[in-house]
Amino acid sequence: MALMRTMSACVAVAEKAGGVLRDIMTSGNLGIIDKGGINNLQTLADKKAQLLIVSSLMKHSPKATIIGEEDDVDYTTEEAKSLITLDTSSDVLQHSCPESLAHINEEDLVIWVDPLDGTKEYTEGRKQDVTVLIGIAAHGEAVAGVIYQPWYEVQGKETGRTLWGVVGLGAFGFNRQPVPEGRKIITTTRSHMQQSVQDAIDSCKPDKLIQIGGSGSKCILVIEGLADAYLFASPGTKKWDTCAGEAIIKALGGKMTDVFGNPIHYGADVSYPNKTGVLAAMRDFDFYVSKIPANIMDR
Ligand SMILES: Nc1ncnc2c1ncn2[C@@H]1O[C@H](COP(=O)(O)O)[C@@H](O)[C@H]1OP(=O)(O)O
Ligand SMILES: [Mg+2]
Ligand SMILES: [Mg+2]
Ligand SMILES: [Mg+2]
Repeated sequence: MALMRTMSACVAVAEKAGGVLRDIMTSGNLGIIDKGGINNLQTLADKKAQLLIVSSLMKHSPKATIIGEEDDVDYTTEEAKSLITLDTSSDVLQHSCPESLAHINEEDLVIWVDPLDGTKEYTEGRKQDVTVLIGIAAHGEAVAGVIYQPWYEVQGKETGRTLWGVVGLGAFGFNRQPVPEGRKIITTTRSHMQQSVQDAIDSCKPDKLIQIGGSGSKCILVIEGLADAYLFASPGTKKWDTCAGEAIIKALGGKMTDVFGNPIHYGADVSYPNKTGVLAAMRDFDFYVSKIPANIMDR
């Protein structure tokens, strides 16, 4: 039951953090900082949303390990205290924990927090690419996750939406399209394109390529059946970019690994970068793995 309890808080705080992203966007004062590297930005929204998420989860689930993307956030301030919320999601709590995860204790949980995924796109006003990601791992595996999309539109209104899932239980908050047999639509980066990424895609000979920002937004395309695979043959993403999406995709019967089909480990002591890239698909997973050249990341 510890997992569902913590998950219910993750869903509630992801939604609250989405409100922070909307408010800061509306204020027009993003406070953009370059963290160094390729398109590696931070804004006031990344920091404030992480402050809200992590200080709330530390209070709600104090025995869990919590790892957030931003490393310059001070949780001891008055601002941190004022942002703490102990809200939980009744949508989550109405489900029982799947039998396979019922033995997991709070201290077994590692929570990967990306307070704002798609920061580059956030700074450019590409709001549809932006998500809040909270993934939960136990014994090194992604087991539960929430993706909150603050600017998701319903009938022309930016109401936002929450996608969440638990492995062994299922996933909720979206509509999966019927997908034609054999279709190969690939989604990949728009702001971190490079030769290895292009070469891997070319080897798969896709019917179509969708380039959008953010790891969460690409997972959503796969989840909803608007893309067949998320392929990024390059380092760049980190564990907080993939844990939530992997859990939801797995909960639906799909798979996420590195580009060679090796599992991504999410234990508390792993190194953060996904050095050998990302591959996710709901079906034909082995086809994509079989097309990736063995030396793709050495180019
Ligand atoms: N080279 C990189 N440096 C920093 N972050 C990266 C890099 N490549 C990918 N990311 C992170 O992975 C996400 C998905 O990448 P892409 O949009 O290129 O497919 C990005 O939005 C960014 O997350 P974040 O915005 O949370 O920093
Ligand atoms: Mg970042
Ligand atoms: Mg990210
Ligand atoms: Mg981020």
